[in-house]
Amino acid sequence: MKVSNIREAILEVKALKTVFKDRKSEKTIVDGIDFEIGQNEVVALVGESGCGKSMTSLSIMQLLPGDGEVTEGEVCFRGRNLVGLKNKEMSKVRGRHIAMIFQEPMTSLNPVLTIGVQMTEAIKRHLGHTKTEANEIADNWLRRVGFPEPTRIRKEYPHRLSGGMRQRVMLAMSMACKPDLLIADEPTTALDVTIQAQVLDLIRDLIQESSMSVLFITHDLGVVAEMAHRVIVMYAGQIVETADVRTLFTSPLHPYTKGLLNSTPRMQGAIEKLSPIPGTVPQAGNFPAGCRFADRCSMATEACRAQMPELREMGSGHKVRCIMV
Ligand SMILES: Nc1ncnc2c1ncn2[C@@H]1O[C@H](COP(=O)(O)OP(=O)(O)OP(=O)(O)O)[C@@H](O)[C@H]1O
Repeated sequence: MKVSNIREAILEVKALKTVFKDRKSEKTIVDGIDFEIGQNEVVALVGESGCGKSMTSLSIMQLLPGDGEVTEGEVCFRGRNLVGLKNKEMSKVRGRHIAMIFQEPMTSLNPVLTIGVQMTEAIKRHLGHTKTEANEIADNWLRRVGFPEPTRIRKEYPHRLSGGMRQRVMLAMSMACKPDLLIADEPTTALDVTIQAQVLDLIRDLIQESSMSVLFITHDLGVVAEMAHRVIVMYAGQIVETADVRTLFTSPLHPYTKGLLNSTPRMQGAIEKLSPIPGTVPQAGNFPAGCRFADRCSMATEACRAQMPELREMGSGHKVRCIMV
């Protein structure tokens, strides 16, 4: 997507630390991350499975599973820290100001209620509309996401729809309350390739038509190139590189980012050999003391293993956590 001038930050994540605790152990899943999302900006959060992307988004939404807790840092939405907010207060923010769509829409759809009931409930609760108005808004949004007969879709139960239809319903439901920020966590990963492309096109159109900001979580760099203004690369619970999308693709600095790019097929150009990154992401609770990528990095030296590298500013918002650059 075209890079826009970055405007006022609507979300500021400051030194966020998320921990899973049980009686026997304590694991730090998100380890002191800082980032901002500007008005109308699309920020992609990328990294391999298990890097902590989903836990970052669930920490923002205050929707961490049972043993998870934000132990340090702040999540400021329009200047207000959401960490520790009472559930009643937080539920006014969720859906209305920050909406989230997941890889599997059934996570957020109630299987025993019709699409119409779920959509209109949210519209009535968050925007204070009457039932008739809410039905009309729901129909308009369902039409917008590609259902020519919205009234029929409203009467359906979620399980009667295909995965792609459910994801479009979720988008309509999220958009109907006009959120300021949409968090999309791998929204197309579970869909067939052709349906993936349709849903991505739709999300891109909706972003361009509205003034909302988006945190787009994906492991697919092809999707990042199409959707995002700025990219945050996460590895083992930390940010290892961040830059605007063009800089990240043309001048990546961190060996992990380079590895991700080398293992991603390009859509244009000569057929090239793809080289997957050797090894696997270290498990939370078992991170090495120095650079967490060192064991998979061909450039690593003793110095890399001795001390955790800082995230350093390299100019124009390009930051990298590596002592070798
Ligand atoms: N309920 C849980 N209890 C303890 N640890 C968990 C729990 N859920 C996730 N984790 C751990 O948190 C770490 C980060 O997981 P997370 O789901 O955020 O990764 P991710 O980057 O989003 O990966 P994916 O793309 O597979 O969703 C992983 O090491 C995972 O094992």
